Amino acid sequence: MQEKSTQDLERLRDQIDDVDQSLISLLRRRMDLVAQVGAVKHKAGVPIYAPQREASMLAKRRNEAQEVGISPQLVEDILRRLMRESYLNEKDVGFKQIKTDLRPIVIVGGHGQLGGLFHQMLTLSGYEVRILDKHDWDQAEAICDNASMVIVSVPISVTESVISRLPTLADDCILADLTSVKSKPVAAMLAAHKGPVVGLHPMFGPDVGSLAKQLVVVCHGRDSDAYQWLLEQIKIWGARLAEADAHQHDEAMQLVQAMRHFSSFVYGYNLYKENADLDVLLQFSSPIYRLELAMVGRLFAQDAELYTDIIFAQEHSHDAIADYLKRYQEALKILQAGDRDQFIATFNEVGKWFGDFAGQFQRESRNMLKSANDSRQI
Ligand SMILES: NC(=O)C1=CN([C@@H]2O[C@H](COP(=O)(O)OP(=O)(O)OC[C@H]3O[C@@H](n4cnc5c(N)ncnc54)[C@H](O)[C@@H]3O)[C@@H](O)[C@H]2O)C=CC1
Ligand SMILES: O=C(O)C(=O)Cc1ccc(O)cc1
Repeated sequence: MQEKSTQDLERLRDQIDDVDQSLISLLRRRMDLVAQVGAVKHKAGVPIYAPQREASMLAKRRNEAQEVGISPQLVEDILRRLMRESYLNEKDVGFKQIKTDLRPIVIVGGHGQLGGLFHQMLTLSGYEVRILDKHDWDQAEAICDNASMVIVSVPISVTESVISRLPTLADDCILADLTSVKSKPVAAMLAAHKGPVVGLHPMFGPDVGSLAKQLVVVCHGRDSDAYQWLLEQIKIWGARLAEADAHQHDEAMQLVQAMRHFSSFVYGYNLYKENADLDVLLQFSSPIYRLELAMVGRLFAQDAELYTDIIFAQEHSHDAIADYLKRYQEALKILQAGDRDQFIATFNEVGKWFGDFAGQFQRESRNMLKSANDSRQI
């Protein structure tokens, strides 16, 4: 490159560095302001996630971006990323305690992943939390004595037996659980306890960082007025609640969880059996394949017992998985017969069935693919 061009480039790069440094100062200022908002929200007991404020703020910024010739999507992406950071930081100021004057809360399995997360959230909100874990049963009476709420968060395979083993709880004590399946645990809680009962299913793992925008499914058991405060508290943490009948929930989980994890399991098992070279696959991956590998690899980074239990928990899941295998075989037959037309016809039939959702999923996945591509290192 000519000397003049090199100098020009250097000068422009210096200016970009200056702008980036100003951006860092602005980000610091924004984060300080957001922290003050967090403190005010905490005092007032306002949920950390305010969907309407978020939507109207984004709409305004998108318009302003457009006016000065910046991509509205770029500005939205940056702001969403900043808001995610703010939700994480809002944990540091704690959360408003919805129910004061509450007796202690016991988390059975509180040393585990999800129990640990709820322990943290409840403690941050000012509640006194005790733990009853697997080696504490000789002190179970003392730990549960005078409890206002007992939350069961133990592996699915022992949930019902743990519930039936609980000491007699006060009539006004709330009995809740966080299990990934709901019918059997809710029935076991109703049988074991006379007082308020609620089944909860947090639809997220313990590594979410913040509960903002996460979903918790609520299956009412008994005396919902008594645990309304708990649902309000979860909303203060930023989560959305979805009410469902326990059976309806479990039915949906056959596809959302059991089938999903089973097919990821088989996918990973196949890569292992084929002794696939993951480095090479990553090197040649399209963004969608990278996402697929991330989803499958993520499964194997987690607890084998949790996912085995989710897959094994409901007998009906076996039928859903067997049906899936049948479809696989049908599709394989079309492939082996070399029936290209049939394959295309089936493809279009399924596409038609997806209807507007297909376009919606394509738009949603576009951003994920861009992130997957951003994080490409090799
Ligand atoms: N980890 C996750 O991503 C999610 C888990 N869940 C549900 O949360 C529950 C707990 O799952 P994780 O926290 O992942 O499991 P985990 O294995 O991390 O924790 C389970 C805890 O229960 C304790 N425990 C085991 N047997 C016990 C017994 N007999 N008495 C008392 N404590 C006992 C363990 O020592 C451990 O501390 C499960 O029902 C699971 O379905 C729900 C949504 C997400
Ligand atoms: O983090 C992941 O990959 C999960 O799949 C988390 C998860 C695990 C179990 C549940 O019942 C709900 C959510």
